[in-house]
Amino acid sequence: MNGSQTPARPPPPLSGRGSPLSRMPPRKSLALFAFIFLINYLLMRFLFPGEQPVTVPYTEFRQQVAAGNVIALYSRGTTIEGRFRNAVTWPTPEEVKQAGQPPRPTPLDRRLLPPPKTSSHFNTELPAFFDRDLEDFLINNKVEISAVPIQQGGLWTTLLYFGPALLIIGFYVWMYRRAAQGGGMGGGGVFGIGRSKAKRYDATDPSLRVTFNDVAGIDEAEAELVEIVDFLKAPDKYTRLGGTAPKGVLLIGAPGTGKTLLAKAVAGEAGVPFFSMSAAEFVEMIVGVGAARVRDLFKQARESAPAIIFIDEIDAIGRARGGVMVGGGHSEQEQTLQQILTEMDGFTGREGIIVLAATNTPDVLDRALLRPGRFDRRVVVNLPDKAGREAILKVHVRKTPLAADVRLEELAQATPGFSGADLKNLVNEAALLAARRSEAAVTHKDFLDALEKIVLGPERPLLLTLQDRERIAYHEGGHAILGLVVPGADPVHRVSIVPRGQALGVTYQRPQTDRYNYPEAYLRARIIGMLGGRAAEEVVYGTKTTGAENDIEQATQLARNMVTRWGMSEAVGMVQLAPRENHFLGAPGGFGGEKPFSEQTAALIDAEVQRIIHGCHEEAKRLLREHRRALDGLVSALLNKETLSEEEILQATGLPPAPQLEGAPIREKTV
Ligand SMILES: Nc1ncnc2c1ncn2[C@@H]1O[C@H](COP(=O)(O)OP(=O)(O)OP(=O)(O)O)[C@@H](O)[C@H]1O
Ligand SMILES: [Zn+2]
Repeated sequence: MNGSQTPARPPPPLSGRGSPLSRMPPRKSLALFAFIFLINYLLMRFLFPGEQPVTVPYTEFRQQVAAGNVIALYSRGTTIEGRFRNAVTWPTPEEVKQAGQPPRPTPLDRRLLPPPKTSSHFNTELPAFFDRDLEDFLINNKVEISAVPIQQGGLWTTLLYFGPALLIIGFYVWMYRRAAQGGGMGGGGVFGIGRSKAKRYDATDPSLRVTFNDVAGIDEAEAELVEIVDFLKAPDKYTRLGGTAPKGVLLIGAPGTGKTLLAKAVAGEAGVPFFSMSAAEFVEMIVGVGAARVRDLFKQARESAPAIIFIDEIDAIGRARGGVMVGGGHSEQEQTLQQILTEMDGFTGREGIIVLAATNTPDVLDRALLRPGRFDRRVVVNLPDKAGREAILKVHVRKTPLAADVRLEELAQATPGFSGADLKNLVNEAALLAARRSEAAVTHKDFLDALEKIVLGPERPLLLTLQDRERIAYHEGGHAILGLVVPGADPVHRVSIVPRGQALGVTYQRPQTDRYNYPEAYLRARIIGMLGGRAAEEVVYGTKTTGAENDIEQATQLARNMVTRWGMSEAVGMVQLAPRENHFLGAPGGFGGEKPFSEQTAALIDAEVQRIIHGCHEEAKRLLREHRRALDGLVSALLNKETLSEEEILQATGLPPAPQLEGAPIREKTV
């Protein structure tokens, strides 16, 4: 009943911005539908000119027959339908004038003559008294009398009639499927299936211009692209001095790290147009379309060179060939890829066009793409470190009014694993919260609340009894106290017993710095902290609840990694017994089904994991008994205020922050 969790690992990078279906603005689609209707109408008019018959009085009909202007007719009941040789207008202007009605009567003028109409098709009503000599009269005047309706006869006519309608229905179906596939229907739309739907973004428009000023926290990647900017600014000078013109640059990085932003900034810095397109949009159901789009995209860029072509998600088409494809589209994908290669091979280096492409799975790319003269430069865009995150936050709060208490450095510290896009989202959420609270400026608390919402989900209203709340408070208090007293533990900066997402309470700890290398003592401190919730319940109540499930899961995982991956068990030694965890740049891990060790080793691993967990559990209980007074103080403050900040925690417990480990952590990239 008392579930809670400690976010032990950095929050997963948040992604997924904007669903593909939402890409088509409703107004655009409306205009498109209107256009199709218009085409349909014109087509019908073209195929069936004068389709609307004119209704003439019987006397007028006879006059036309006498004048030899009636070619053929068909009669059904008392109605006669037929065709004139020359189109007839009825009522005639004279008749309209005689009746004294306006040239364009409104529906209210019903008793008057109908509006004049011109057609070579007509119909008329036979008078009630039967015209005996009509047949002779018609034959004498060489009118063809037919038993089939003149217009509705024949399969051919029927087909012709429904053809356009069928075509249009087919068209709608096709368009919806495309929209559903996320292709969007941007610029080219219906009118140019083979035209590229590249979004052109003009770096010369100052309001849209993105520069390196807007990019932060990924300085290494930025520095590597400065050369590209120089080249675009003066392609001739560059090649004259003997430099080889760069052709393609592959930007590699996790989602939201700013690859698109970086490409735009290169265009902005160089002052050249930027053509961007997602590779997923190249891949169509119709074979050959992708290649045509590529051709068009490069043509457009060539016309406005120097320019940048940006291809997002290149892995969508650049996947190594010969692999297993899901569904169709294999050869389509190949053709599209081939076309890109052909276009790039065609560069002499004097066009001043550079192709930037982005991916987050470089290992799956076809070798052909990476060959010299193609995407032979690779720029890795890493997730930002703490200083980088602070710099990115600074970029995004430029237009946000901030309260004086906002400490961006602390926020940067609390957001390990966040990408640039995640940080932008954080600023946005905080601003929304501030607006909802009708504040004049965004406060530090808005940021913390936004962060909590992003990482843990929104608050969940739950009716809890006083006993439940107290138990949750002791559980969270246990985590928090251990965060304060275990040397090397991550500082606790927030404790809350407000239910959120799956958790009934939360203890939020933030690492002092970004850690790339974890000392063993730190990992033990983490496990002790994770087990602190259950340990506190045991120390205070002497009973257990299900609330520790998440804690147990995380602690076990960590202990298992210590034994099987990091060689931290004397009994097992430095042997790799579990695959490296999937990392976005790493090859997919896994030993492929079978365990590469014996049953004895398996038993040894289990025993070692249990030994670590058991030791940490005992240590947690011992420390909580020792600091029972601090724990009680924290719990009463929690029951009182529900959420406590770092200062409030220190005040309620009367404890100093946890001492840091000696020589730790070591900051070193080991990716
Ligand atoms: N380093 C950064 N500095 C400033 N803003 C950033 C940074 N990285 C990302 N952002 C913000 O996040 C937004 C999304 O980033 P962007 O689309 O460039 O990421 P991406 O790496 O191309 O992502 P994806 O792989 O999902 O296409 C940017 O428009 C920008 O506002
Ligand atoms: Zn817990």
